[in-house]
Amino acid sequence: MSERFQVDLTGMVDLLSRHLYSGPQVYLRELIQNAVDAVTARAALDPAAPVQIRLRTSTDAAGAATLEVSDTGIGLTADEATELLATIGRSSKRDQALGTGRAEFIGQFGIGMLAAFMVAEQIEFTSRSVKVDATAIRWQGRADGTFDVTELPEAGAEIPIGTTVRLTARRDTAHWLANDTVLSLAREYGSLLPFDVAVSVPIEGGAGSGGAATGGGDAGGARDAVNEAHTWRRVTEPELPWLVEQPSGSARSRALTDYCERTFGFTPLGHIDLNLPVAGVTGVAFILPQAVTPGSGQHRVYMKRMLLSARTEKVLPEWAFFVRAVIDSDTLSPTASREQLHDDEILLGVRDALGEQIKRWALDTLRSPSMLTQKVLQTHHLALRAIALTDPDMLTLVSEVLPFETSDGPMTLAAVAELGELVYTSTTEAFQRVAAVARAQGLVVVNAGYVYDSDLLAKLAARPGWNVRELTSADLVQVLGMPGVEREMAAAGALSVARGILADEDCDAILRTFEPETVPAVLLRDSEGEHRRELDRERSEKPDLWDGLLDSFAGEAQGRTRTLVLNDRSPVARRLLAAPSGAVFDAGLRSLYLSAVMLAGEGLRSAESAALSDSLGVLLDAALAAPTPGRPGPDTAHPDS
Ligand SMILES: Nc1ncnc2c1ncn2[C@@H]1O[C@H](COP(=O)(O)OP(=O)(O)OP(=O)(O)O)[C@@H](O)[C@H]1O
Repeated sequence: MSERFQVDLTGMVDLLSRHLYSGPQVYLRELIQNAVDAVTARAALDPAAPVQIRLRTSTDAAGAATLEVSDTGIGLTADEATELLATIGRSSKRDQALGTGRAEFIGQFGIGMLAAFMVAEQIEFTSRSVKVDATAIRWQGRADGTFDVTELPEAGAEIPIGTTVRLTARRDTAHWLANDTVLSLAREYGSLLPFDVAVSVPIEGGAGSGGAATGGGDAGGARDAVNEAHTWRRVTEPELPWLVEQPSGSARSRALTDYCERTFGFTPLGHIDLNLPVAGVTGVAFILPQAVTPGSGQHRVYMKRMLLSARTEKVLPEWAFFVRAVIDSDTLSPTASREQLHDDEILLGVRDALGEQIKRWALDTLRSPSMLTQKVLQTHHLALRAIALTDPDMLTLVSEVLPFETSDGPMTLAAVAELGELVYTSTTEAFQRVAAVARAQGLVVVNAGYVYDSDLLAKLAARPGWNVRELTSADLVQVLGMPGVEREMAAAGALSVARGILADEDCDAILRTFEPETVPAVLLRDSEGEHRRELDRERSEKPDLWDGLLDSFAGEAQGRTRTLVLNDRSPVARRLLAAPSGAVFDAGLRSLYLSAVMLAGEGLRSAESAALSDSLGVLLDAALAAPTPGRPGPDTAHPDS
């Protein structure tokens, strides 16, 4: 004999509340949604039937908090109540043939009612079915998993068609049924429903002030006071805010800005309309006023105008993290928790199509200069770079409109490319090291050290007509002038001493001429360009010119990771190279080396700071000991003292 599965309701509720739903608050979403489905089902049979959903909080005789949700929907017969309410996983809203939820309803899984047990110890349905001659019924379910169904033939005539669901809270969950909580949850989940949904609220000033308090926020048709101290407050807006007709474009922008401020709490830079009729999707994406980190895209998604979640991911592509969208859809399927979207082919299609609309907007808007363009480029350049990585049109746009840092100030990549070749550094540190020297030599170098930039340039490099490559220190060595053989020979001795001193720092030293002459030395990293290979190349190309000179330090400096390039145009560097070796030469060279380290954007380590201080001390002592002609000597009193 086969037996039926048994279900432990407490275990099921625990499972839902801890693992499926984000928290007990969703109980109200499930109740409103059932009421909405019930009125939708009735309207399909009788378009003239009343459509009303009412929520009312109270306290019962035993002092427990209660909530009643009444609808003018399709109602339930005793058999239906027994079958549908007490069978977990049974739903009246599924398409029998397809085995999926029916398009007109929000519910489909047959588990939503259980959510009410997260906050209630007892749930009572009082209902009268729309079916002809149906008897009114009462169904009572308890958290221990027991239920009763009673027919109410006596009271039947007084009970209107529809359903009232009454929840009685447990002592520890009473706050979920408090009037303020119910009002704000009903607004959060239901404000865009195309139905008359109202919550009973106490009239300000309390009992005794009568039904007079029916201010602007109250439901027009629902002003009938519940009693002396309560009135109905409508929580639903008649139309989706982004579909409301406005007298002008600017009036619409203002209204949408207003809506965004109310809903998301920020003033958007602008908005992008989203519209996908084939998938029954409409909405609007608001451009964030501040840059945010990639991957933080969370959007407000409504299913058939009921809030699914205020933090839905995946409805827009990941790169669209610079907008917050509100979307309403008829076709997307929720997961059973009804808090995320089912990652199916429809969602994939919708995500791509909505992403396309955002791209279109960017391509159409950001090409023409305006305040909006400027603000969006400034704030969201990172997002635009991210899109450009996957989209050729956006890559073109980014190369044409987005300013990149170059050694010649901010320039677009297209403008740099027009100069002939686009040379870039792949780290900001490398850029800082070479920018001043490159600028002085008229070499335009792009800083591609920010996120996505190297990848973007690699993509551009693959495009016909683009001549793009990473800067090597060979480029710099090439643009830096040669001091001439005689000068090289004259300085060879000093350079050799310098190399000996810098060997401790794993640094080589060479002599070049470059602008500006105010920079006595720059530091190049071997990893960026491997000047050694360049020197080898030069040596093999011009063996006569270089004679044995290169060999003399090539052997010595083999494998150094950095090179100090001394500037033969700089009077300071020349004076240093002309100085005899000794403590002053040593201190002067170390000072130049350490200022080149700082110029390269590398901070000084504490030992280096100490070395700089020591070197300056040596130089100061030397200067004070050897007075310059015309200046007061060391033992002459300082004029200011
Ligand atoms: N207010 C109501 N009026 C009429 N029938 C109702 C009402 N609330 C619930 N029901 C019936 O109870 C059934 C079970 O409801 P439940 O909320 O558990 O699941 P569902 O809404 O079908 O699916 P989901 O789990 O996706 O919400 C519904 O399919 C519906 O037939």
